[in-house]
Amino acid sequence: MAIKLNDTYVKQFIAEDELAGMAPQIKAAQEMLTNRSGLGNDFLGWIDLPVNYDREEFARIEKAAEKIRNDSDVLIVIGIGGSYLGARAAIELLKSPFYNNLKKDTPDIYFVGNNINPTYLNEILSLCEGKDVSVNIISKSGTTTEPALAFRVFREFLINKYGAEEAKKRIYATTDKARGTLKELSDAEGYETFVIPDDVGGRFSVLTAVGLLPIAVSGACIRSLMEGAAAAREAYAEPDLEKNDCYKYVAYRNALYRKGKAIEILVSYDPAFAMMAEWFKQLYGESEGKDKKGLYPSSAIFSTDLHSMGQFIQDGARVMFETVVDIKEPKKDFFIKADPTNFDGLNFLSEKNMSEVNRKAMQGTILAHTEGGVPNLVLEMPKIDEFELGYLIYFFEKACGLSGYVLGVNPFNQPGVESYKKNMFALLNKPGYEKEKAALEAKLGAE
Ligand SMILES: O=P(O)(O)OC[C@H]1O[C@H](O)[C@H](O)[C@@H](O)[C@@H]1O
Repeated sequence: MAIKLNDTYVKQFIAEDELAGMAPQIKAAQEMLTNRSGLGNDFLGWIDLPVNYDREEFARIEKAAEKIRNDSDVLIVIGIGGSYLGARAAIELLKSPFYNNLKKDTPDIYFVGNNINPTYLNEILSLCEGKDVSVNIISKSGTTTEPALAFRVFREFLINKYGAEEAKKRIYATTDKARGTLKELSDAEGYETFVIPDDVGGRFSVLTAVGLLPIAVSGACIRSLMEGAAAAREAYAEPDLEKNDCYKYVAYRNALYRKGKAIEILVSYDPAFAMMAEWFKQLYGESEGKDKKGLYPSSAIFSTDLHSMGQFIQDGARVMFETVVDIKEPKKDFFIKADPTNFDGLNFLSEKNMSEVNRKAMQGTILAHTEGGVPNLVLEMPKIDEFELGYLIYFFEKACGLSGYVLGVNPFNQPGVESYKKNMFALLNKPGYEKEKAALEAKLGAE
């Protein structure tokens, strides 16, 4: 069993011949990926990663994870964007959003360096007091400000606690194999390092050491994760659009986009999926949102958000479609007992598993939203485990690469991200940015 696309609720919006009409474009996009002839073709390492990864490094990741599990109460994972989202998403989905609060024999895992908020940093520092701590600093470029700043703080924390020599043994650096400040520092200090391959961009890097080390520390099986991705890689090599759910997803979302559905809402009925949606949003947002084009990726957790955004989705501007990730089997079900007095009038829900109630909520919502003019694609995921997650990750990555080519953009760059950085550096007097500073300050006026 694996991920399946159910297109029942999109058919009233996209006719069969419209879908078939997309086939040549998908085929062309697929050829661009296979022949490595499209834009950004030096960033296609993710395609074969599930079968073509460094086995020696993989074994070192497992060993490092074991050491961290044995000598640490807390693992601090420092990174932002693609160097953050995948690991956190996988741990929350596979383990729990409450992972840190659960009784367990694996370390607590905190993610820092994904913002510049001082309160957040202070709180996590205080959670480390009196604990044995290891640090995994992750940055492909090795120069991103947010993680670099957090690393400065946690490196000092480790040195103060353990002394310079022991601190070095508790720092694991995941970065470029040759370039960047982090690589230079790691070599000088002798940190254990892991490599983000040159041809794998940040947002496609969850199945490299970037995601694998923190995920392995949480106790999840990274071998099954890779096996799931490898199975998806094989399944989605199928050239026939009709038989390839990944191609179908690309075809539908692009057909919908061309009909004015410029927003895709990734929906789940499991709150543990919330960070997966954040991972999805970076993957698609940075890949497609450029040249003044692209679907805007957003997300919702239902039924929670049916009580907030539900109104808009049902009845507001008709600019969106939904991709519902339907997880067929919850990790733990809950049986609702009957109450002899039926004091709350809820006995109509009793003698049922809660998953059944959640499923009816999903079915009811899909019908209501499609009735309201919102196309729904349903991605059926049999259950939550490492294999299925690896499969899902590959599904979204492949669909993303193809979709970018169908849209006519380079899915593997992110030039737009630099603008805020330039302004921030100029305003902070970073050497080299002197010229821009005065003009920016004039625009801001007196603060
Ligand atoms: O891994 P790093 O080089 O630190 O990059 C972290 C993130 O920040 C950048 O600004 C990019 O927009 C992201 O694609 C990237 O994932």
